[in-house]
Amino acid sequence: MILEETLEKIKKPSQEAMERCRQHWDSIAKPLHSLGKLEDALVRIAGMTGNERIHLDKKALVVMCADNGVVEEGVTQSGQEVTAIVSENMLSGKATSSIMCRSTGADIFPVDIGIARDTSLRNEKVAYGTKNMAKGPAMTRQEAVQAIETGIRIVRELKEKGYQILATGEMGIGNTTTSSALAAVFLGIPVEAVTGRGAGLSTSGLTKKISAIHQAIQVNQPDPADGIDVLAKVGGFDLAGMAGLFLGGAAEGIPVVIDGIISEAAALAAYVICPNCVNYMIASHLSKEPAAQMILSKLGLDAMLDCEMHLGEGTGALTLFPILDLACVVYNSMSTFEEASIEQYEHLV
Ligand SMILES: O=C(O)c1ccc[n+]([C@@H]2O[C@H](COP(=O)([O-])O)[C@@H](O)[C@H]2O)c1
Ligand SMILES: Cc1cc2nc[nH]c2cc1C
Repeated sequence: MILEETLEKIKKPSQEAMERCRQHWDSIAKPLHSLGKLEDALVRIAGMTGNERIHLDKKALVVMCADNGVVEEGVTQSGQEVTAIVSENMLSGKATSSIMCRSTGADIFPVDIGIARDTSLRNEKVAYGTKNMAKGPAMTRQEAVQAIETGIRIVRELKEKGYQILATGEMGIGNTTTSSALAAVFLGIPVEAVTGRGAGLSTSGLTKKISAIHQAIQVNQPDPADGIDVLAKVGGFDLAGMAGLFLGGAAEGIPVVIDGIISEAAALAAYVICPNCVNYMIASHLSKEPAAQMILSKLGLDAMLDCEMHLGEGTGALTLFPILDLACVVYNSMSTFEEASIEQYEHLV
């Protein structure tokens, strides 16, 4: 129900607001388009919100935290207990993401959407972890919809509280396995080409990871044209929840920043569910995982940063925030050619 009404609400961004934003950039006393992708990002944001007046003072990071049954297959270097420990550290301010949030002025919202034990996070638990996708579906279709709708509800709440931009993050041991499975299915690219070492996996572990993904696809036969089917069969609660963030952001007209490989895989699922939602996404950085560029190319998005980061938790998305703040301060406070009495030259093309 929430999902259907959300999909109906997703419209194309405002061309008029984008044009007004571009005109303002072009009137500022500096060489045309000299802030490159920073200018383009603000033009896209104007389209998303339908308003060329841009303020990104109130920022949030939503972190979807969940466990994955597929860890049974030995596809990770660390144990499942790390999911809960790092997620709790986000609340106590000790995780990388929470430290970066403090510095960038973003509020952090860690969500327990399916950690395998009870936690003190916001409780949106769909189940205590997914089932092992190498043996059968990770979750039911109904559970996938529940997780997607959780993401949508959270965006609505944050929009009501006045947040102007959202970063997506996740924490879940094993979630690069599910993300690679999504990439392989949606992109139709061999599993070997889209699978990496996640959080520091050994070479023997990588072989097991590739074979677990093959098995999961073989056993479940997900339908690449049905985003919810793929999320349910070979995804995770974190991925489905993040897909909900992207769909919710598109429906509410609020920019949602993509983080690393897990966030990208969720963005791809959201795109398969509703292609228009890609207009409301900003690609922050290029994760070091092999599927990263392949997914962004499919989405038609360009990563703003390439720092070889692959930490997750939303850290790449947060790294973009100070850069967007710089773009905003120039956009909002700099003199125009007219005010600075500088003659505007003809732009050479
Ligand atoms: O953001 C990325 O590109 C990224 C790449 C590799 C690993 N991670 C993080 O590491 C965890 C998943 O790694 P793994 O090996 O357990 O699948 C998960 O908690 C992610 O936040 C994140
Ligand atoms: C310590 C640790 C922190 C993380 N943050 C995101 N994924 C992670 C994986 C590990 C292992």
